Formats: sequence, structure tokens, C-alpha cells
Amino acid sequence: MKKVGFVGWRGMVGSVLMQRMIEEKDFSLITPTFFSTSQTGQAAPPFAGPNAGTLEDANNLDALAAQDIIITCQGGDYTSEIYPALRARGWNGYWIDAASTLRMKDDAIIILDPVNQKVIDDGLNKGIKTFAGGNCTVSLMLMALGGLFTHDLVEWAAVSTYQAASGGGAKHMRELLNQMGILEQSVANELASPASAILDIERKVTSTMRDGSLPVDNFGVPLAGSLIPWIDTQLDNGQSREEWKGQAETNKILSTNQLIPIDGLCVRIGALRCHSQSFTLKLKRDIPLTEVETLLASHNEWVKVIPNDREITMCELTPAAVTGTLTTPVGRLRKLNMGPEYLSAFTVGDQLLWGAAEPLRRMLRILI
Ligand SMILES: NC(=O)C1=CN([C@@H]2O[C@H](COP(=O)(O)OP(=O)(O)OC[C@H]3O[C@@H](n4cnc5c(N)ncnc54)[C@H](OP(=O)(O)O)[C@@H]3O)[C@@H](O)[C@H]2O)C=CC1
Ligand SMILES: N[C@@H](CC(=O)OP(=O)(O)O)C(=O)O
Repeated sequence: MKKVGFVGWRGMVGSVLMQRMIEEKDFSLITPTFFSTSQTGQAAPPFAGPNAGTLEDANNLDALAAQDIIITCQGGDYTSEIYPALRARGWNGYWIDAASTLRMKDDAIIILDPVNQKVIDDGLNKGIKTFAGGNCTVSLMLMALGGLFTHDLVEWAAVSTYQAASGGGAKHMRELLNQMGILEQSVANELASPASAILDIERKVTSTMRDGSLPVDNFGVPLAGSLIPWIDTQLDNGQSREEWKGQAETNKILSTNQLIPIDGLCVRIGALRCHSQSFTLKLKRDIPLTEVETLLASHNEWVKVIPNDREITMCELTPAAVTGTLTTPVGRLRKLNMGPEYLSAFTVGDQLLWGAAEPLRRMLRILI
């Protein structure tokens, strides 16, 4: 059995990965070793079985180099420090990474096997040993719209995202919930009385939002009751880094010969762990909507085409419905006033499952 080292397994993304590996009984197929940057020597998690021993030091290159495969969800700083050092000392194992650090390197493949199994297979045949999960919005878009991209029907895509707090990390989720609680508390008495005026309630909430009493250490500004139209750092061309990833990573995942332009605005909203995205797609030709739906639905086993019907959309195409599932629904499909090649689409997906952990787990399965 292959020796597999896990780094970052107890963080938020890592915990989702562990949960999925338990569900799929992956641990019975490998010899795992668990690493930590802060808990060396403590007992390995019980789900890994009786022989998993104790936690190894995640900075110990000798212990890492003993692994055939390393999966890390520890973050980009860890990757930047450890990956080059490990390769420099001659380690030739497989490195599977949730962080963005290595994604765009020539000798790394962005993994999303329901979409780019062939790219992965070709890479393995060429001896590629480094694999990175894609950006969550990119992976979730391709899981939902893969049927159009793989049939080379997309001329360009414009997108507006509605990204959940979890994309920032665990502390961001807590901060959002704390903000929500404080806002509600600030008007709890008024809300209890049906006679109170709603605009008085709103004024009080808005004033709480602005008076500095909300915790904003992580988001920098209030998110509850508001939104933040910027995610990640600012680039010189006016894009956010999150927006830049859309085109760069999609074209790399698909290994396109001719660049598919993808651009738009990325926005943080008060959802917990599901990213939603609203698309305008320019198709290369006018194909009937029924054909669009068939191509989308048949692309992979997780995509679900939601009929463009009010009731069904409200029940099935929301973060509330999708959170915690592997389903990647796509709906609001209709031809736009701009012309028959212009298609709207709305997608929702759990950004910790297909957006982060699941592509890593499946890459491990490919290797063992
Ligand atoms: N959040 C996201 O949506 C996505 C994140 N990623 C990537 O994954 C990386 C990790 O993200 P995320 O999982 O959110 O990070 P977390 O902050 O949840 O976990 C990272 C590490 O923090 C340490 N840690 C310290 N205290 C605790 C605690 N109380 N509970 C759990 N872990 C703790 C653990 O390392 P140790 O055991 O060594 O102390 C853990 O592995 C990101 O940096 C990014 O590169 C990728 C895609 C999406
Ligand atoms: N940037 C994403 C989450 C993330 O971790 O992305 P990446 O894996 O590309 O760094 C978000 O905030 O929603």
C-alpha cells in the first residue's frame, strides 16, 4: 500500500477531506501518516485506524520524504517553504495541494478529474508529480457548466460571483455569524413588537453596522447585512486576484489551444460555505435550449439541471439547499435579449467539497 502523508488535515478544508475519505473508505487503501506544525507527538486521529501512530512534525523533511504521496491543505505559506526544499533534496513523490501556490507552474496540473481526466492522464504519462486543486469558483463553474466547455461551445463567459464566508477561512465564518448576532440583538426588542416601525429598526441596524461595534478583524468591514465587492488582492489591471484566476485557471484546467475569455466581478456575500455564480455565456453557435440542458446534464454525475421555474429554482438552486452536498446544480438557463447565442446560467456549489477537498481526494484515488 502507498504511504500517504497528510498535512493540514485538521483545518477546515482538511476536515472536509477527512470526512469524505472516511465516507469513501479510502483509509483502507493506504498507509497514512499524519503531520502537524503544532501538535507533533500527539495521537493520530482515531479514524485513521489502529496503526496510524502519532503526529509527525510537518517541517521534518526526512519524515515527509518517506512518503510516496503527500496531501496538504495547510496553506500557501507552508507549500512555499516545504515543497521546494523537499524537491531540492531529491524527493520524487506525488504532491497534492489545496493551495494556489503551485497551480500555474508548468510542471503542475490543476486537478478536476470529471472535467480534465485526460489532461491528468497525459500529465501522469509524462511524469508530472505535482497536482493542485483549482480555485473554488473555477472548479464549481466547470463542474456545473462542463458540458458546454468540453464541447467547445463557449466563446466567452462573463460572471458575477456570490461567494461564501468560508472562502476566507474558519475565522471569517465565525465573524460573519457574530456580526449577524450583534445586528439582531441591537433590535431584538423592536422586532418582538409587531407595532414597531420597520424603518426605525433599519436605522438602528444601519447605525450598529457603522458605529464600530461589529467585529471586522477578518473581513475588514461589515459583511452581515452588506456585501464586499472585492476578494483577494488588487492587481495592477484593476482585477482582483480572484477575478484573475477565472480565466487563467479555467484555460489551464481545460488545456485550451485558443484562450476562452472569462472575466467578471467577484463578490463576498453572507452565505456560509456555498459559492453561487451568475453567468452570461456567449455560445459559439445558436443551439436549442433543450440541447444545452442535455449537454450540461450528461457531463458528470454531480451536475443537476434545474428547470427555469420559479418554485423549483427557489427550492433547489440556493446555498441553503446545496450546502454539504456534492451536487452542483445549474439553472436559470435561458436565451437572453442580446441574441440566440447569449445564454444565462446560475450555479451553486459547496466550496469546501468540489471547491476544495473532493478534487484532492479523487486525485489520491487515481494514484493508489
Ligand atoms: N478555505 C477555503 O475555502 C479554501 C482553502 N484552500 C487552501 O487550504 C488552506 C487551508 O485552509 P483552511 O482549511 O481554511 O485553514 P485552517 O486555518 O482551518 O487550517 C490550517 C491549519 O491551521 C492549524 N490549526 C491551528 N489551530 C487550529 C484549530 N483550532 N483547528 C484546526 N486547525 C488548526 C492546523 O495545522 P497544524 O495541525 O499544523 O497546527 C490546520 O491544518 C488555505 O490556506 C488555502 O491554501 C483551498 C481552497 C479553498
Ligand atoms: N479565494 C477563495 C477561497 C480560496 O481559498 O481560493 P484559492 O484556493 O484560489 O486561494 C474565496 O475567498 O472564496
